Amino acid sequence: MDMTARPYRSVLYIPGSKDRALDKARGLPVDAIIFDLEDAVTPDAKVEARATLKAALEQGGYGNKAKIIRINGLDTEWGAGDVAALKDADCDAFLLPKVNSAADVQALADLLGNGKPIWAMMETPLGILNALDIAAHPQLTGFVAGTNDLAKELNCRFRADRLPMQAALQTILLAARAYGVIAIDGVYNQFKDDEGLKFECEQGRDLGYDGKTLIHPAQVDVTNAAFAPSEAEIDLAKRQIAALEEVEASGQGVAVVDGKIVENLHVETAKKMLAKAAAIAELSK
Ligand SMILES: CC(C)(COP(=O)(O)OP(=O)(O)OC[C@H]1O[C@@H](n2cnc3c(N)ncnc32)[C@H](O)[C@@H]1OP(=O)(O)O)[C@@H](O)C(=O)NCCC(=O)NCCSC(=O)C[C@H](O)C(=O)O
Ligand SMILES: [Mg+2]
Repeated sequence: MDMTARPYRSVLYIPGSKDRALDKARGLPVDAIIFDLEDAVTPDAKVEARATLKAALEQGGYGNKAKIIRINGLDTEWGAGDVAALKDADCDAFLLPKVNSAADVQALADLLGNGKPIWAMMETPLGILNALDIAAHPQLTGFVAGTNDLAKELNCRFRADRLPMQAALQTILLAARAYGVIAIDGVYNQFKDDEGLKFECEQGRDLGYDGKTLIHPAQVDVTNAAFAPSEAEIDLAKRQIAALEEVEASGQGVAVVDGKIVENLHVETAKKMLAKAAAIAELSK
């Protein structure tokens, strides 16, 4: 499946060192997995995690989920070794943490040497301020908001409405959309709080994000539902398309549905929504 057309509603982090979680993820209905070698793996387990992850990927069983490997930063003692060990692994992209500039992306591209897609963690003030340059890198296809690191760097408080994060979240999204890059929202840390998760998912979707990163299987269903077109949205999209076709047949360019105007641009959005619903249905086969 084309990486940019596929759904990315739920993107689950799995510690690359944990066999049980690596196995469990095979059966979870997530759209994508981030196999993590960075923060989810303790320093003393990092070297061994490469072999554990490599074996899990060789064994396979992850179906049509997108597979993304998050390596350690290239400025750490593990980054280059992660790339050497896994650059030929069966995955769809490599995710680089704490990206500050397009040069960081290029450094990974040079080490990989195989043209594999690269995703960037957007979680430092410099990274956010350089988002447009980073998004423009030819090998860059995905952004992941790192809201925990961002909160740490900004010295801001966690709030349910994420007010202190809005400038960064919108900058990430703007840069992503300017260059056709996938944009995935940050994690919700209270993994047993479904209501709070739902609220944050809705906010991410309202902003325009493609999906959300998750830390626990209990977060999958809420997230998949929040980032999928609802029945009501699908119904409205179909009615908008039909209404514009009808008025166009009589030489007009504007229809009215549920008291709101519908023009060609709304129909483009409606068609995109139907295509997304179809892609989700295809993925869950
Ligand atoms: C948060 C956890 C440590 C909780 O683990 P645990 O106590 O083991 O949870 P449960 O007992 O409820 O687990 C039930 C079963 O589910 C499996 N499991 C748990 N988590 C995952 C997972 N992420 N993927 C796959 N499977 C998972 C358990 O193995 C149990 O399975 P079974 O026994 O067979 O029933 C734990 O969830 C966890 O470690 N989560 C991942 C944390 C993580 O990845 N952190 C790093 C990413 S977040 C980040 O870095 C964001 C960013 O960079 C930023 O700055 O914001
Ligand atoms: Mg982080």
